[in-house]
Amino acid sequence: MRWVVLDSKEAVGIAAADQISRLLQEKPTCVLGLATGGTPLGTYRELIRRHQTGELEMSRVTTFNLDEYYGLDRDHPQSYWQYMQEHLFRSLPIPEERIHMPPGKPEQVEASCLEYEQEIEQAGGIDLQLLGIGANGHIGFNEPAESLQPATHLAKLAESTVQANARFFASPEEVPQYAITMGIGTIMKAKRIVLLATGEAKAEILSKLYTSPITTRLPASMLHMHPHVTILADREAGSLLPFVQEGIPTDTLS
Ligand SMILES: O=P(O)(O)OC[C@H]1O[C@](O)(CO)[C@@H](O)[C@@H]1O
Repeated sequence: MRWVVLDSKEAVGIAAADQISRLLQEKPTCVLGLATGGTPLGTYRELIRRHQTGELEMSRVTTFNLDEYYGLDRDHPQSYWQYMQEHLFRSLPIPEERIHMPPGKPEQVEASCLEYEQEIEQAGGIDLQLLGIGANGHIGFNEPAESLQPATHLAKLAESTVQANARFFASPEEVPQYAITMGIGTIMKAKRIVLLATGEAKAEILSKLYTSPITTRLPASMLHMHPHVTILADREAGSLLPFVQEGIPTDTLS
């Protein structure tokens, strides 16, 4: 796991966009795994800026999103489909048939989850998966539990996640209790993973992740087993990391 602590959340967005840009140069038809939530917004802004200035060509990529609330129609203002349209897709020339989101209202949940896994496989697997991290250590909606699901599945949100995501809804009662999410195995199959963490609210979980043994009680700790993970944190999220506290310079991105 490569840990990089940068000065600001803007720098995190730029560094993540750099990782994606580099991959796009190597492989213009790459498959990106995308995340929602507050954290990747800076990355998406930077990708759009690069597209608008002609620095980045994204018309040949394929995308798969990590998760979608269960029970929300696509056109619900808080669906992750809407989030992705608003913050990324409507500003980029990616053809709709190459954009994939777990269905929010599938008629048959198990069959839809299986189909999502098959679509990822048919696309050749995910080249780079962008992740955020929940304050409880979740990745996607894989919440801390006694066991974790390997593949895309219907997941119950932890109460703390419902509370954390209530900021996007009119009231906590409106936050869906379930979501369809890639499983830990789906995430671990990505060739590279870039996990972003910004703000003070993520400082504690990042320091736990740094020293944590691999445990289903901290789902992000599974990433310790992945060979190509980069953690990009801003100064606030990285503030409790032991090497930052000891003043040891962090890795720099080449
Ligand atoms: O970036 P935020 O809003 O802190 O959310 C953290 C993570 O939790 C989720 O909301 C659940 O998957 C992700 O979308 C996000 O990566």
